[in-house]
Amino acid sequence: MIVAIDAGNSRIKWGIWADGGWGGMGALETADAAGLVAVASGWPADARIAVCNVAGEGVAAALRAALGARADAARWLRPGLRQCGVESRYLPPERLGADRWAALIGARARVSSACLVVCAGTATTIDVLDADGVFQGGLIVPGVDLMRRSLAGATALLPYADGEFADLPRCTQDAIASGCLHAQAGAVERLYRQLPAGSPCLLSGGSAPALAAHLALPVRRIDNLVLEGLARFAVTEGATA
Ligand SMILES: Nc1ncnc2c1ncn2[C@@H]1O[C@H](COP(=O)(O)OP(=O)(O)OP(=O)(O)O)[C@@H](O)[C@H]1O
Ligand SMILES: CC(C)(CO)[C@@H](O)C(=O)NCCC(=O)O
Ligand SMILES: [K+]
Repeated sequence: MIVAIDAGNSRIKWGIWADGGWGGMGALETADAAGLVAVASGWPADARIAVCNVAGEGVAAALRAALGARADAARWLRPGLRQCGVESRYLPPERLGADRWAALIGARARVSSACLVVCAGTATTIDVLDADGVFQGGLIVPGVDLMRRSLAGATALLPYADGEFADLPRCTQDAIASGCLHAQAGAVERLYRQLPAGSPCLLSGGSAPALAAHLALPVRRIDNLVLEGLARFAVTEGATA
């Protein structure tokens, strides 16, 4: 049994992997990381624990506190040159976000062709994996929600409000909502041009539902690609330990 934990900048997600599938999943706001203590007490005592954290040292400390005596045995995913069938061309490899590395590992476990790996969270990351499992590079873009917030925060006249998506928006709210989605979808579709025609685009993350409808690509929605990669990492570590 594996408990996989993905600590992102907005939310901390976890899943309990048993018998080849997810037995349970949950999430809390990263701002409420102290609440992990109560959550962790419900995790199976004999589970292997795999973690990736891109939310900083304070969240790492909250995670260690929540894991208590199990913290030392937990495996923290550290991006490197090569892992679980994925090879990195990032410079330096260890600077890559651990969640991106986990998503690439999860993607490679599902797809043996070239693919685009998109995680739409606080930031949107758009990463290219080739047919040999080599991570060739990728983009970091402000996430859908962060784009909208930054417009509201940096201008006098733009509200933070919901709008409808339109090809030619005719009001402020729709112009913002549509602009942010077009920007994300455009970045995804532009990077996709570097892949062989017909390659799948794996799409995950909290804002995936908002983005999916606007991508003119062969999209495969995966609920928790980062957690899948972490489970894969934990299984492989177990086999070689
Ligand atoms: N239920 C929901 N419906 C719509 N959007 C959501 C929902 N939950 C989260 N989001 C959006 O998803 C984003 C967070 O997604 P996710 O949890 O994948 O990011 P994260 O892992 O915390 O971020 P990162 O990895 O980029 O630091 C937020 O911007 C939020 O607006
Ligand atoms: C880009 C984010 C914020 C996405 O969660 C995360 O992967 C991160 O902090 N990455 C570190 C920098 C990098 O990947 O180059
Ligand atoms: K993430």
